[in-house]
Amino acid sequence: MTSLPNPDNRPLLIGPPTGPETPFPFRMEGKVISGFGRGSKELGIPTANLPVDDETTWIKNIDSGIYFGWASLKLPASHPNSVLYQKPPTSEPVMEPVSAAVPQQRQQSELSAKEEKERDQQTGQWQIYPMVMSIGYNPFYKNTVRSAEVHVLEKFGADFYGVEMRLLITGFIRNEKDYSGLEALIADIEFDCEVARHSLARKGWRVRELGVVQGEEGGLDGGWLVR
Ligand SMILES: Cc1cc2nc3c(=O)[nH]c(=O)nc-3n(C[C@H](O)[C@H](O)[C@H](O)COP(=O)(O)O)c2cc1C
Ligand SMILES: Nc1ncnc2c1ncn2[C@@H]1O[C@H](COP(=O)(O)OP(=O)(O)O)[C@@H](O)[C@H]1O
Repeated sequence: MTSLPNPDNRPLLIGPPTGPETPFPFRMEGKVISGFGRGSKELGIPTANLPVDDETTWIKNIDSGIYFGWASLKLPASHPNSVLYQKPPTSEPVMEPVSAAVPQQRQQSELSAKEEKERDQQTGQWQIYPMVMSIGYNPFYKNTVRSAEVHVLEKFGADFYGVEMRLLITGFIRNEKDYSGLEALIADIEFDCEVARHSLARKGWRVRELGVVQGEEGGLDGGWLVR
């Protein structure tokens, strides 16, 4: 159970224990783009935006609102949350013979920024996380364009703009709302996060690719998230 305030007596679990119901799950993918810069700064809840384009046809017909499911990110090896990340060596001076240290320095600087980025993208690896997302016009901010914004339920050591993101959207939580103040919006989003965590923790909603239901029946096929 959660200890978060729940003034509207909202349910903590969405859908049956057996897994998502028709028409879910939906798939969406794209590279993370910038939004209006309010998620982190004003709300303390960063949201990664995906382009809402003509190729994502279902999104035009889907109700605006708050959804939950799984996100996968192809984090480059240079991202501190990547499983491939290697901490840069500390800046403490290392006693080495001059003849060995000089060629090593030259090798590092020979890689241009562009080459480093390309190398990073090649070594990127898909990593799966639970997520909550908002699709719509954010009535509190009165946006005039429809946006798709994802809050990943994980603490990241750095931004991931430009990184490829895939979504398996498993269910609908609630309609978008307007609020009399920022605190009420934040309280609702925090409760959405709890709803997603609790709902996705059930056997029929976990993704097999995370290895958590290996050897057990059930679980969602998240193969597309990591292919
Ligand atoms: C789970 C979740 C629920 C949200 N619910 C609402 C809502 O009910 N009403 C609203 O106006 N905005 C809602 N938002 C959108 C936030 O207002 C939005 O993330 C914020 O404006 C940051 O936008 P930006 O990333 O474009 O700067 C929600 C966002 C998330 C992630
Ligand atoms: N847990 C997280 N969920 C989503 N995005 C995150 C998270 N942690 C860090 N970020 C980064 O923060 C960015 C969003 O920050 P935000 O302040 O909402 O600005 P923007 O308006 O550009 O979306 C994302 O694009 C991503 O790079």
